[in-house]
Amino acid sequence: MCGRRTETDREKLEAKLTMDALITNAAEPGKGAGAGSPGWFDPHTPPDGPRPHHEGDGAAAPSRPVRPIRPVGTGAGRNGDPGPALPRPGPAQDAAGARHHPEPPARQQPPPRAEVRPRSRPPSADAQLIRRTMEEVAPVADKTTSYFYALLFIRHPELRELFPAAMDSQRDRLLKALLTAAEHIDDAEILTEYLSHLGRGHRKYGTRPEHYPAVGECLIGALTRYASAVWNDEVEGAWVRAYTVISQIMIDAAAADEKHAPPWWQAEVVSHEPRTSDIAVVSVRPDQPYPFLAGQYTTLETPWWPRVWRHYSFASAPRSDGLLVFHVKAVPAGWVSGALVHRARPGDVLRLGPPGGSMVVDHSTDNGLLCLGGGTGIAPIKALVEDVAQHGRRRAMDVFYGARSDHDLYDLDTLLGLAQSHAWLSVRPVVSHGRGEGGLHGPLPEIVQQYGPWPEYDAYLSGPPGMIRSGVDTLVRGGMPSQRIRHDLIEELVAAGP
Ligand SMILES: NC(=O)C1=CN([C@@H]2O[C@H](COP(=O)(O)OP(=O)(O)OC[C@H]3O[C@@H](n4cnc5c(N)ncnc54)[C@H](O)[C@@H]3O)[C@@H](O)[C@H]2O)C=CC1
Repeated sequence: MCGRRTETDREKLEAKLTMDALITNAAEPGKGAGAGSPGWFDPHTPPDGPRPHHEGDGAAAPSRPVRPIRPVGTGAGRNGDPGPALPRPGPAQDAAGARHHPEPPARQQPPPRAEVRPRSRPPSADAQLIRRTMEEVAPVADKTTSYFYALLFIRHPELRELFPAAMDSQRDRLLKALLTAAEHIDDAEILTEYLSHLGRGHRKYGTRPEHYPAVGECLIGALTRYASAVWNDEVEGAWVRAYTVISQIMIDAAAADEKHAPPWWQAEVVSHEPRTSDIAVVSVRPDQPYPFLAGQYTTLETPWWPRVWRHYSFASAPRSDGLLVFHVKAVPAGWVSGALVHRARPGDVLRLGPPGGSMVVDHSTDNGLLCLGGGTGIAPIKALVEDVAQHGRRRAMDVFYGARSDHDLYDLDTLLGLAQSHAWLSVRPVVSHGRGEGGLHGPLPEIVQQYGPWPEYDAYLSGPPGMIRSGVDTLVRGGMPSQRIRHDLIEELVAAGP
């Protein structure tokens, strides 16, 4: 375990930092999580409405307590008091710090919600200390990340195999996710949802409860060094408490998930259909049933890039034959997307993580559905169309399918076919660059606005982050309440990890 640093350790670390800098300069373009990605991740607050059936189950079984962490190079563990303002979604803790381990509750039981601190209330003392640390490390986030991994891999070389060979875009995910969680330490609801998903998703990496203290110690070791101007016992105590809560939620969620889901699914490619020079429709057959809802996404690993996972939305609603369909566009120098479009063939076996995402249809309302799908972002929109069709309720559904040119409307025929079969569905192609042949042309959000207002509609947006952001802005400016707008911004998913 991490103990006090020596001069020799420090020299080794500096050497490792140089090596890391050499291997971490080529983040996959378009994937946003590389060293150049903007700011700290701000988790998306999911809208109200039906949750995917697996969501919320995760934090329901407080079972495996995390060992207290001992920060690297500091008088570790000197602040055992968890503090009154922190959410404690894990096992109850008595005054002496001993944890009780009640039997896991039934699966349908809602996750234990910690005391929810209304956002209007001032941040807790710990949250203020954590924010102060984050402001301090923000300008040196890259160095903090490198140092964190150097500490982790030197002190715990056995953890190296959980990460991809080339760290590239992976490299700042873990730290970002930890810092995101720490930043939201006062908001138990967001924290529990975000971390439960993260904990479940970490099962596919082979993460075990005993890994958490190692990561926490090295996190605090890195912060000690790069937030030195604000670091003191009080700050360290706040981070130790926050990390203990964070890791406990993740461990509990993973333990609960173990009871009913595998850590990953193997899935064989059964068809591979090129649609353009850089887009393919790939169908896979999972080795065991894969439960998900239309509109959700998964993470996917190819055999050619082990431990490199990317997010892809399901392009169809759950099917009776159990097949899963993805629309993949090869982005320049994109490892996974390039392999899926140009290399994958029937018979290849991929791995899938668990499903996630909140862009699912609210079947409790008769509101219309306004859907904006940009580029391959049309994939989950098509799944939503199938979902509404399967439910048999005649709800108005207006799909605006955006692409740069006619040529890029690779799935238009399928959608127009669906519109011919279903009177409640309208599909409008919108081309942003050049004039479309008979279709609409201009920026997708503006065109949608021209067809508005949309008073009795819920909105679903899927596509490039810029399109989603401007789409949300335009709809809100046009009078749509933000809680009626659903999306899973891919940038956030990338930053969030699994
Ligand atoms: N669940 C989701 O949100 C999903 C998101 N995606 C993402 O969708 C993207 C698809 O990429 P491409 O096919 O290359 O799309 P693209 O770059 O060709 O753009 C598609 C459409 O979005 C519009 N658009 C792009 N940037 C915009 C901006 N800043 N403001 C307004 N409109 C904008 C374009 O004009 C075009 O109409 C990828 O980033 C992928 O990660 C893909 C599948 C699911």
